[in-house]
Amino acid sequence: MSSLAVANPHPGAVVPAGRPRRPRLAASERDSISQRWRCEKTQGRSFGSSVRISHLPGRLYMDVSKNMLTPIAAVSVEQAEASAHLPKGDMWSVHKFGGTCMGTSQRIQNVADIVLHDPSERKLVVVSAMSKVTDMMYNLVNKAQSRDDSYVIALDEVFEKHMATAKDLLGGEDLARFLSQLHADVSNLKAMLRAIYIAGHVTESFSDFVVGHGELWSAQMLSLAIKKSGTPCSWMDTREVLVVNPTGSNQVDPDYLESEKRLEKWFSRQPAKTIIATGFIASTPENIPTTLKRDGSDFSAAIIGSLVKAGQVTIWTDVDGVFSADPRKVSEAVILSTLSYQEAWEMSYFGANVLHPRTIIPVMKYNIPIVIRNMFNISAPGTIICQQPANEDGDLEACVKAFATIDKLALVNVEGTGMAGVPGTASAIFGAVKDVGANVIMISQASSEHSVCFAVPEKEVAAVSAALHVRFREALSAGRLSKVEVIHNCSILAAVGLRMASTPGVSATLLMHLQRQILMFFLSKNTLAVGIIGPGLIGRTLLNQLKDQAAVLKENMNIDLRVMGITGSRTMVLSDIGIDLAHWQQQLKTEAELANLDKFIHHLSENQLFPNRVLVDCTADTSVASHYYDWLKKGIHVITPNKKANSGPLDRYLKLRTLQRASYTHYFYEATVGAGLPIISTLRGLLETGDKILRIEGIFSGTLSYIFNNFEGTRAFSDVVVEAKEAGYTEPDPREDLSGTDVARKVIILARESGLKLELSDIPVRSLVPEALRSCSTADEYMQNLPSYDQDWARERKDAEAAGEVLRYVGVVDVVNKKGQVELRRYKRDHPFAQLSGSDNIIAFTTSRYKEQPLIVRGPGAGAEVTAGEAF
Ligand SMILES: NC(=O)C1=CN([C@@H]2O[C@H](COP(=O)(O)OP(=O)(O)OC[C@H]3O[C@@H](n4cnc5c(N)ncnc54)[C@H](O)[C@@H]3O)[C@@H](O)[C@H]2O)C=CC1
Ligand SMILES: N[C@@H](CC=O)C(=O)O
Ligand code: NA
Repeated sequence: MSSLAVANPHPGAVVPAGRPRRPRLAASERDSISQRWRCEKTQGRSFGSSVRISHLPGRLYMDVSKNMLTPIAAVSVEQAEASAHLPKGDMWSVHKFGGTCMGTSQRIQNVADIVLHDPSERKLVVVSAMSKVTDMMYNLVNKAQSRDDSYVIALDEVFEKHMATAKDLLGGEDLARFLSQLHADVSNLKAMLRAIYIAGHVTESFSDFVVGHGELWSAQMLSLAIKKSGTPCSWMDTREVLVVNPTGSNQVDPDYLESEKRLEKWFSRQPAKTIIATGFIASTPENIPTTLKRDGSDFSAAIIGSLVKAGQVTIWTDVDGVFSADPRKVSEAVILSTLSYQEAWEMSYFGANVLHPRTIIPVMKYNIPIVIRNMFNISAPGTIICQQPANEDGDLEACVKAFATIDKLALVNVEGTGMAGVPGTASAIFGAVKDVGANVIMISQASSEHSVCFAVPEKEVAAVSAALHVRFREALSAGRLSKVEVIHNCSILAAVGLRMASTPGVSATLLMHLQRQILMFFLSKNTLAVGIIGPGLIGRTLLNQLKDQAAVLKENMNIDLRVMGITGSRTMVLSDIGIDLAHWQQQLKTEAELANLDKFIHHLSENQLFPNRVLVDCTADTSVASHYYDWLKKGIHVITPNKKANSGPLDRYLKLRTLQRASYTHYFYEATVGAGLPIISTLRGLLETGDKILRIEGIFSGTLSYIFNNFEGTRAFSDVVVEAKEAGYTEPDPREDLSGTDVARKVIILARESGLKLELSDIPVRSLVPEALRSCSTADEYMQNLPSYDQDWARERKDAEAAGEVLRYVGVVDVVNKKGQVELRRYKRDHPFAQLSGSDNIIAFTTSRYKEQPLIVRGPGAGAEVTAGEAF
């Protein structure tokens, strides 16, 4: 197999072939080039060698087979280029000109000129009917058969078309003879069509006989046009020579032996060296007229080429040769200079409009090269299809010559454990497919034999599926088959290249590029590649929220969110297309690699397929936060609930904010203060609308809020701390909360946001961590020792209670005096700060506009769901 076919359920993504485009030279460029050499060798035969010499009117074509440059003939540019590929010597040269090439009198004359300038000793030219004539002839038959008497007018049109063409092209005796023959044929046809009209029925042979007249007339006209120039030329009615057997399914098999005999007989009667033969038509062994069906004229040329053992068969058409991919789909497609028979065959099979595969079979037998050339651009060298092209460059990409696609396919997947090792399953499947007359394009069977998958045309799949459900009803209900599944809207993309099979690495390269191209095709500019750092409480809550929210984002906002990597402090998982968020925890256990932040960032930043990349830092780590600057610089957006960057050294903070303001990347950190509450956005809103911040005061710690809201004399202080930790309000190390540092960080973040240039150390803090516990090496050790201080806390609470007050831990940003502070205060029971519950934060903004009554934001200020929800 020389092609690799990939079923693509999403048509449209086509990969251009790796070959560079052959540069086209402008006329001036061509003349300034002193020499150009094209020499293709096949089986020792040299065909197509040319040397161009500059500063000469026209060009000289040289015979390089003698290793010397001997002029063959001085000819015009057009003549010379037209004959550039023609075999020299006593060999038949076979040409085929299709309907388009024979479309007008002028085009028929051009065909005559090309044939006349072919220096070959003997030439056999196969022609189609003039363009549109075959359709006109079928139309006549259909009209007559359906008793529509306008067939008479339609026949007149056919007559007029040929008469006008002949009058343009020919003159004198030749014209008179052709017109008298045309007249006689048309009279006969009129009688036949009348018979069809009366019967209201037509047989296939009758229809073939009528339709074949288009070729009879075009062949005669071309032969007379050639004769006009003084060259002896005969025309051949191939129904006298070509014998074929119908094989059903609209196909015929040539009878080569009988055809050869008849051809010899024909030659003995007609010794001309230039012969114009009718394409498309033939006879059955019983001499009943028939046709070679679709693309019949190419097939005629190939059969005749093999019968006369031609040196070359040239198929003239209206394109420069065979493209490496469909140029309508792939703008980078190039004309291929060579193709092997097998490659051409595969391309045709997979939908490229090259040659019908059956056209290749007859010539392949005798290694006769086929050349596809453009009759309207004879300077284009065309594509040579032969045994084994010699001019292959050795690189991997050149192994893949071309791409072809078949669209509008459906995949049928028949699956079940009961299939394995059961003889006859495949036969039963394809028997059912055959019974509905569907055409199977490609088949694959899992090596485990658990499934058979095949492609059929989309329009045939409903019948196939129904037939399979009927055929396997019992097996499906017994569970031996699990499903008969149809996947609609598929395409097959086939990479074609003879040397692919023997070159390692081709399919890997191909699939890699394919994956990229498909991704490129499908990734809209709204695709967001996300990296999550720190899948702890907030990180894993975020991942779970994304699992549910990704589909909503896609549906409502056209945002295609993919988590490309998750890294903890020990392990990480990376993905090229997005991690399955239903199983990320499992993957982090079983498919993870050692965590490596550099590799993680590289994976995200170097993936050019994703235009938007974002890192979410869900750690409390200072070293992770120290990378934000670099990430923003790389164009990666940063989102974080981690307070370390914004409350770290002032100079680094200012540098980071300056970069972020100047760049197009986003840096979101709303969750660093008040978790999900809109604190930073409210502050920004006030500043951006010209308000002046005077003071920000409030309860900024969810943990400490929870603790003092619940420490009411029924439970020990240490028990309430444990509850806050278990509720997920505390920092990874709860001492950050109880020491007041976490609140101090929030004060710093808001102070800086308000324009104050303060360091963390500028904030006086009343720590609630007893002196003796500050040196505990771990958070656990601290928690274990905490009960020893419960008595002290009970006393402090009772003192406040006796005064009708409660304890509250507050932070203050005093913008007017450019300072901050964090302390434990006592408030009267009716104070708003005394009214809180749970992990509530309350933040009061006193500003120029909100002077009498501050603007207050209140609500839960810690906890996994609200924090993770804010992160996105
Ligand atoms: N819990 C809450 O209510 C809120 C938390 N935050 C912030 O969210 C962040 C995360 O908090 P939690 O999830 O509660 O903490 P956590 O301790 O449950 O999770 C942190 C995760 O980060 C990982 N990690 C630590 N260093 C790392 C590194 N260098 N590379 C990769 N992974 C690393 C840890 O292994 C852990 O899995 C903290 O910065 C915290 O201040 C902010 C607002 C509210
Ligand atoms: N530990 C913090 C979490 C939010 O920042 C708190 O208790 O407020
Ligand atoms: Na917030």
